[in-house]
Amino acid sequence: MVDLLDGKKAAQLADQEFSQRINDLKLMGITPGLAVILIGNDSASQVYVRNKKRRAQKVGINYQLFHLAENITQTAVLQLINKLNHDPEIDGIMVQMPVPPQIDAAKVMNAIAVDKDVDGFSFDNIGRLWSNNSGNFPATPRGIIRLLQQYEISVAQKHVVVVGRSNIVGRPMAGLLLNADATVTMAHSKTPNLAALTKQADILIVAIGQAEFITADYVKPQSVVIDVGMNHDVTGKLVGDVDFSSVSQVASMLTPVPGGVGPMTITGLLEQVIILAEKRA
Ligand SMILES: Nc1nc(=O)c2c([nH]1)NC[C@@H]1CN(c3ccc(C(=O)N[C@@H](CCC(=O)O)C(=O)O)cc3)C=[N+]21
Repeated sequence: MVDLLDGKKAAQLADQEFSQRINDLKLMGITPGLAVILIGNDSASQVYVRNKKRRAQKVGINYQLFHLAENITQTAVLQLINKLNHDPEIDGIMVQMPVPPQIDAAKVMNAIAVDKDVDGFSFDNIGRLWSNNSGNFPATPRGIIRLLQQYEISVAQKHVVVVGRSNIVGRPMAGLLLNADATVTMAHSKTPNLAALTKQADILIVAIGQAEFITADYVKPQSVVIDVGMNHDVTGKLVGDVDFSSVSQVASMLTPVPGGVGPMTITGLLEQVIILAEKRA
């Protein structure tokens, strides 16, 4: 029988720790501040942003949402970021992805002050990650590392295969794993004979963006499988990149979707905001 890596439960545990840390900060007159910039009306983004707000407020973070119109100019976005960069109440700033086509995502990311770039998407923070220096690192990979820690699954000495090379998941995931002494293989949609490679993984992390793509024949028996996917199947149901029913016959541990990596992504974000506020103390 497969054991679930329960992200919802792990996130609740983390929230208890965060509430305590924020209480300690408040005794010193510090309230962690998070500014979320949401541009337009992407329906998935609205769900994620709503979940972030609920969790942030639950642990005592000052959460500020800036919901901008779909047709906002880049200049206006840069002006808002500049204002938030200088706001002493704000520890972290993030721009929810994806952004509309008139907005240059890289430009916007790099306009956020490096120390307030809570998503770690700026070139500075990417460089810090890949040179194993301290910095701000992306929420989803942070959350996955924390989920593994909470289940006492060590990545050191393990062969971890990451499927997917996005800037927000695959690449930073590989960097954090390397820094934690894992042996990392990166694969993606154009990797030939993908199953032969993924079958060698002690830990398989899948962020490829294709519904139920990873079936049992991609998975090494008794391995740990982390599903980062968020797709809607033909009936509209939320499914991951991993075929849960077949892979649960082979793997020893597996994350569900929903209730796996999603809640831990928010955990990764909240943790990074709190770390930044603790630097003010
Ligand atoms: N700048 C930026 N930073 C991000 O961290 C970022 C982003 N842009 N754009 C999109 C992705 C995706 N993401 C999720 C957050 C919460 C859930 C989440 O709460 N999931 C729940 C419920 C999902 C549902 O019901 O649809 C679950 O898996 O159980 C999922 C995905 C953050 N991202």
